[in-house]
Amino acid sequence: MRRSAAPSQLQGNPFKKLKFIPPGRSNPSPNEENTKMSPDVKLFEVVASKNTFLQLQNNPRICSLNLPTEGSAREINHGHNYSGKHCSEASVMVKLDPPHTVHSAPKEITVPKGQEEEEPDSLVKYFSVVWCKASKKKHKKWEGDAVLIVKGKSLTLKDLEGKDIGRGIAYKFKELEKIEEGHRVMIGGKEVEVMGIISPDDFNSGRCFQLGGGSPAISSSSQAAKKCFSNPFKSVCKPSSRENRLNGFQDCKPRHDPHVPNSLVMSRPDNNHQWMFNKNCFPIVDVVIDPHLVYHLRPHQKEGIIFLYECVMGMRVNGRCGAILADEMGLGKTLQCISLIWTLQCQGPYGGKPVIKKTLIVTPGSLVNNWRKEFQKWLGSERIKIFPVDQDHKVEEFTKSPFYSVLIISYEMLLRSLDQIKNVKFDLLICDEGHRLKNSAIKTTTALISLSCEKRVILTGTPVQNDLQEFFALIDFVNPGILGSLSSYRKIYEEPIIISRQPSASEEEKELGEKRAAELTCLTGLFILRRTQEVINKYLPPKIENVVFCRPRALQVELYRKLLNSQAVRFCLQGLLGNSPHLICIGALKKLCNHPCLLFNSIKEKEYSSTWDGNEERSLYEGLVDVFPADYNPLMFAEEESGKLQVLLKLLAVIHELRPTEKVVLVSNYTQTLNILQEVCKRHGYTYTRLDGQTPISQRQQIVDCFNSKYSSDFIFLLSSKAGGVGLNLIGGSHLILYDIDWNPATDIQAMSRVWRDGQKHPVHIYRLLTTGTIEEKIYQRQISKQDLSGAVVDLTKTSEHIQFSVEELKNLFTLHESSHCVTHDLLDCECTRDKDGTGGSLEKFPISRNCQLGPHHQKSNSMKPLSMSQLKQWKHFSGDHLNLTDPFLERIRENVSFFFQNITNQSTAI
Ligand SMILES: Nc1ncnc2c1ncn2[C@@H]1O[C@H](COP(=O)(O)OP(=O)(O)OP(=O)(O)O)[C@@H](O)[C@H]1O
Ligand SMILES: [Mg+2]
Repeated sequence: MRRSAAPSQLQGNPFKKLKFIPPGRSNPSPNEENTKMSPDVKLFEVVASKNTFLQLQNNPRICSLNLPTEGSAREINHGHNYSGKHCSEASVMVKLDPPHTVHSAPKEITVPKGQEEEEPDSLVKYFSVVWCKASKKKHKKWEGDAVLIVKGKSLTLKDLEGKDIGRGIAYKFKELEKIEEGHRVMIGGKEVEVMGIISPDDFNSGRCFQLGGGSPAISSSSQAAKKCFSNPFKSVCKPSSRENRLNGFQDCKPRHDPHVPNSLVMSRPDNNHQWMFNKNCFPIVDVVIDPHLVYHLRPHQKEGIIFLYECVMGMRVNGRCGAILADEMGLGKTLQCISLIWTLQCQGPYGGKPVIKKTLIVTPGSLVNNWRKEFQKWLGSERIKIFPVDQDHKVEEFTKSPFYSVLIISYEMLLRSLDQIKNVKFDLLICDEGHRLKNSAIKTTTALISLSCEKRVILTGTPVQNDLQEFFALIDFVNPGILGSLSSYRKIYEEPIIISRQPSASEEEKELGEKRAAELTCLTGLFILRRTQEVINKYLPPKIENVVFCRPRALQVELYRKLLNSQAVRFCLQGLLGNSPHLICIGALKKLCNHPCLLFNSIKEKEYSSTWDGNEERSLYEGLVDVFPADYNPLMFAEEESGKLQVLLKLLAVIHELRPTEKVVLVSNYTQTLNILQEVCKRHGYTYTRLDGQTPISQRQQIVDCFNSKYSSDFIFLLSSKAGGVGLNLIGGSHLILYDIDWNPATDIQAMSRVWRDGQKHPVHIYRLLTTGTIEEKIYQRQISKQDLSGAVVDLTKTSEHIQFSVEELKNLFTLHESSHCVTHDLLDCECTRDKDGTGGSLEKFPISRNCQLGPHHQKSNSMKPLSMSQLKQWKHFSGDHLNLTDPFLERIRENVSFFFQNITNQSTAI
């Protein structure tokens, strides 16, 4: 039931509309306010509110977003009342006896034959209505707004959450055809009065539900809006105080000159905004971004700052102050936020008064110090006082000191210090890597909501639209209630959208689903901004990406065969075992690909462990130890036992030799593998540093800074993708080697984005190592297959445990292709396999360069999406024995490589 007294503004004629007043509430009397106003103020306000309303009505993009808040509703009434005409019309309408009442048709009513033909089933109409329980009382107590759907001879009544609350059939067609504003209809024990017509478009898009404002969250809308509406004119009307204020601000100037070339000036608030937020009638002052920052900003960042400013100021959606900045990785979301904070902390559109005092930035632990550094980088240490929480700097210090204006804290620490943080009034909340808030039930989300800070910004490089419920949680976090309650959102958006995407969906369902999806996008699009990496490509050096298929070594092949012949794998394929045994098998195969000694360690561990009771694992490892040499010592592992490790070593050697000043980021998903890689570094005298889950948070930034410094002597940065894949800047490295592959392409893409970002000076070389013919190739294929593209499983939290495998898929996973150079290439059905010369070399046939993985320019590309099969086909590709390898790095490793794919972005100065 609607709780606000707002009418459904866009249904029918808003000026004529009768307003639903919940029982027990009296009609607000805007006239009272009018009488208190001085005539000049009154005239100004009326014109302002009318103009804004008309503007919104005319602008299809905005109209759907002019969500009714208590304030906006009053604004419109206020406009009507000034003329006096519509108000009286409305009150007359309430009292008027409805001209026509349609009662539920008794079943026995028969319709003359001829008439039947005139009753097309296609009669579909929608009305906004109010309803109450059927009674004979003259003065009805209307209980709520609803939507009435007339279809053929039946009626359906839906509440504003989209739930059916009444149905009726076998009405007289002629009567239904005549229904119009003011008519009353009996339906399922309810009496309904028609308030207005809803256009099919408003129904199909779901807008009629939204605008009804039935959701509790909408009516409880923004506190700022409420505060302003509590008595917007009182203070304005005190002439003495107003004069004083005007005098005080007479020479109020923008902080920076808005007229100099290249100045970045924020949008001025419109009349509606002024009416809502400038109750003290301060003069309007231009808000101008500090030229010191503007000098560095990229065009997309300027746009982003304007976007963020408009969102948090409540200029984009009435009274809503949230935003999601979902730019792809490396686009400088941090700088955009820093610019916003710095601007709002010093300036404001009303009398130049700063909009915010305190800002809270919540971020993953490993990035707390990155934020500190970025503040320092862009603003120095004097302009703004920030307080990053770490071991030595406790929250209490911040709460006790008025000195600091920005608190930077990790999500974990936030939970621990919530009680103290609650004592501070924050005006702006920024949640970095905020996709973790996609679950509204988790503690972090509830903790942040409890801070009741209105201006909320989520930063994320991960697309947010993959899961409609998670999408709701993020939207509801930044702009609470804008999509109504979860249950109404499900009915109005999620269900029709999901139904429309099922193969069995009817045309009607498809159309409804598409319209609802479009409306959802339109509704949320005003406060979500996402730009792809393409916008900064031109500022970046070339990127040479290689997928390298490494031949497995003899020991690996033998162990691999044995694993595939184990009882555990056979049982898996027969679907005989419970307990996800396939995950154990997959894990063992992946370890083997990295290095056989990892498998050896697992076998030994299980042998000695007291939990060695799993039949599946025992049967998986049975007889494997015998394949290893009798005196096998995993600590003394031989490098030649792993195909990938051999390639890695040659690669490190050639980089070291040809580019002695350049550095390498070496990434693995596994700590045990990192241990091996670390050991290899030691053996070969390569200096290294390491960041994994065990690295204390307080040391992480220091490690990163040290590596990025040109004075650093570290050649290699060993990185656990799970611990440090997100948000880190590792521009000190210009070669990145992904030693193993993750099921989730997002993990790999995140890791690969650490080096090819703003500030990188050298051409970037990326090597993704895969063991030919093994499960690693299968995982890669899964990443790039169409199935994953459409399923869009591009979510960092999804791991292999979330993946369901059919027996058929498992059969494919558990197959070793020993004779192929590259199974992935075989699957592409590429022209070069039909070459007569049989070299497999296809350099001439394929574009030398494409616009990287992002797809053609004209498509709405998204580099967070994994590469597709067809895109891969367009990469340069060649077998290891190709004669003319021009890349000196590939040339050096070819001996152990069966196949390469290569793609170059920003080619001009490549290699
Ligand atoms: N206009 C600019 N000029 C030069 N360097 C910039 C600019 N904007 C951002 N950078 C630098 O680019 C790097 C990446 O920026 P940032 O960490 O903010 O990216 P992000 O969008 O947060 O990416 P992610 O999603 O990976 O966290 C940082 O080192 C930052 O200082
Ligand atoms: Mg970031």
